[in-house]
Amino acid sequence: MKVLVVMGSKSDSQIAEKVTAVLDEFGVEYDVEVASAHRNPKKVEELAKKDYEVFIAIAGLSAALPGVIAAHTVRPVIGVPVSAKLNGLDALLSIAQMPPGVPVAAVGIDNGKNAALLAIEILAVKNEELREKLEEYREKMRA
Ligand SMILES: Nc1c(C(=O)O)ncn1[C@@H]1O[C@H](COP(=O)(O)O)[C@@H](O)[C@H]1O
Repeated sequence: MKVLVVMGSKSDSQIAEKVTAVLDEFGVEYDVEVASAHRNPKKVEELAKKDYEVFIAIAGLSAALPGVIAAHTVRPVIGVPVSAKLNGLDALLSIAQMPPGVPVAAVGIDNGKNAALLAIEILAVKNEELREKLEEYREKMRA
């Protein structure tokens, strides 16, 4: 059970840290990579073809990265738009407006936390222990 957290640039690492903090909290295994679909498309293709269960792709500006990963895998891809310019609206729209047939789940701008939680919810469909941890997490929030 492994998640790939991939960011388009090292400059996105603050958002990647929000993701990994939650994955650590839930004890979910992950790898972290920097790979740009624009600058290094071959690396992105290679990563997308690896056997990860869920991909979390973090990108600002013209955020092709989540969509390009989705083009190479049928595993779920969660995109995190980063507010590099235009308060992140450019990246949000790039990630949300995928052509029909190749979906990417878009979380809110800079919302690495929700990307991690959504990845955990996907993994929890087949994992009772994770499901219980999610219930506890919600319970704490309610309190
Ligand atoms: N959106 C993408 C992609 C991509 O989608 O392939 N590659 C880099 N970027 C984004 O460019 C912004 C500026 O990157 P630099 O700081 O390296 O110039 C980052 O937010 C990155 O995610």
